[in-house]
Amino acid sequence: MRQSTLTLIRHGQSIWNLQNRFTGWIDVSLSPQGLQEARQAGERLADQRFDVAYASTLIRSQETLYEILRLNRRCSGYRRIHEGDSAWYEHFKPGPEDQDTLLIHFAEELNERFYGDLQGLNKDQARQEFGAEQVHIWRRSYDTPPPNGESLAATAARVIPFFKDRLVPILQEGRNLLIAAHGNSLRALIMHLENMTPEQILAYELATGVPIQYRLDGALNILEKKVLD
Ligand SMILES: O=C(O)[C@@H](CO)OP(=O)(O)O
Repeated sequence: MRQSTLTLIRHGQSIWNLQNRFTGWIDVSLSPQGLQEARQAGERLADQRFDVAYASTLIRSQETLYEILRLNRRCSGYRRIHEGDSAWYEHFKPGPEDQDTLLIHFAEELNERFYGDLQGLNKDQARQEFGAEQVHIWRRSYDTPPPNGESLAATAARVIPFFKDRLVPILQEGRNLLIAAHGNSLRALIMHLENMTPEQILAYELATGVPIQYRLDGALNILEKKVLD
């Protein structure tokens, strides 16, 4: 059976991470530190070969992916799938060796958990307004959604089917997949991959801009996991 690698990265620090605000689907860019984190990740991954790359539709994940691919030495060409008029990928320079084109997809299914009415609120102010316990339940319970938003269970209900339908076939072909996404959408994915319980995944905090790399067999069993910090 063909082996593959799956590399996951939470976007670098965003401006609203820095300001400690609930972000969800608000389209906020990386902070200067976040850009630096993305570049460091790019340096760590510079000699690795990726065949397919995914980001969410949110700019902070795309900026992170952009920095990683810009620094990668193993691809000769990049093509965004379903592209509109974006000049997003045109800055890439051809690498010296490989002839294959890296395919880039943006997928809404990988977006951050939709935080509903909390989006834009400062997390400390939310604790003052609603109480620390309530805010903790909204942030880290599995199936209690924030007001008008998605729980982690609801996020998993879109991330995991997308992974099974669209991403598993890529991995089973032995292709190496890179995904730049978000704290909670990646939690949902990691819970599925590592067969974790909701309690285990809720205790799992992902650092911004740190790649997690799995080597998988054709049945998607994990042969090796590395955190590239
Ligand atoms: O604000 C958000 O969208 C997320 C990730 O930054 O926050 P939390 O860690 O509270 O789920």
